[in-house]
Amino acid sequence: MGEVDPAFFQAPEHRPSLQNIEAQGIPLIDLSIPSSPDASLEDLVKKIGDACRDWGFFKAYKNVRDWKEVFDFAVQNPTIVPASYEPDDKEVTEWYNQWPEYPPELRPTTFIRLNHYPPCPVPDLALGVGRHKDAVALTILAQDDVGGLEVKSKSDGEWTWVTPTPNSYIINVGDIIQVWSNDAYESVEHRVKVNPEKERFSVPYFLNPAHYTWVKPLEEIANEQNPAKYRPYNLGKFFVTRKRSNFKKLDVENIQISHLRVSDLSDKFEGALSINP
Ligand SMILES: O=C(O)CCC(=O)C(=O)O
Ligand SMILES: [Fe+2]
Repeated sequence: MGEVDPAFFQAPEHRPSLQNIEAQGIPLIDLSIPSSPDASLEDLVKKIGDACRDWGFFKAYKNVRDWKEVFDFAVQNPTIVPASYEPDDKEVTEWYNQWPEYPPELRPTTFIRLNHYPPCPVPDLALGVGRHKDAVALTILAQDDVGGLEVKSKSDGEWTWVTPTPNSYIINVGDIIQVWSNDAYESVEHRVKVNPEKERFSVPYFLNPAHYTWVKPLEEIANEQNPAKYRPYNLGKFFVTRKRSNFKKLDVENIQISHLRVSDLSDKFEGALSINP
């Protein structure tokens, strides 16, 4: 292992502690659908709802054979996304991808990433992935037994270590569910620590609706008592705007859902995303 380029060092306030504070509270939920009685299914739904509200994360356990239903890949037509961020440009481009058969609404822009974290001699200075929120609907993460994922606890703001559990996946709420639920479920910040001796592999699977979807708080959730906290945004244009990533020249951070809050809508982003459907 050679010298580490200081460009990889985190700013002092974002450097990780070498101690792992374990996230005792992150629930491990058995997702095997109870065949009967119905009440058990309600119980399962409640457990998932509570975990999404309290942590934005949970570990999903399922009998190994059953995971086939979740990761049943089928190679189909390419993913269609807008060719540019210009609101009036209707041209689209094709990304080749793989997606699950179920649920069909989430097929078009769902994608997978393969992460490899080599051993790193400065685990107190560098991170494998810096703090971020997932800009997707939902993430299902497979990981080996090395560990590295830390989640920012909603209760005390501490970075908490997610111990790998065999035969389970980590599921987390992304930005789109935060908007759909009008903030009932938050997309929570997370990051990845590196290990000085061991390499690590992880495979996040990002579920998304189609690029032409206008994302906004669901009608059955937002109402007069709970007014919509976000303006509708076009998902494809949002992604392409983020990828373009040149908001630096406007001296603002890259676009985030927080910029689409009704109270915090910046003119710069309004133009870029064509907020009104
Ligand atoms: O590798 C991990 O544990 C998480 C990776 C991650 O957060 C991401 O790729 O968005
Ligand atoms: Fe992530």
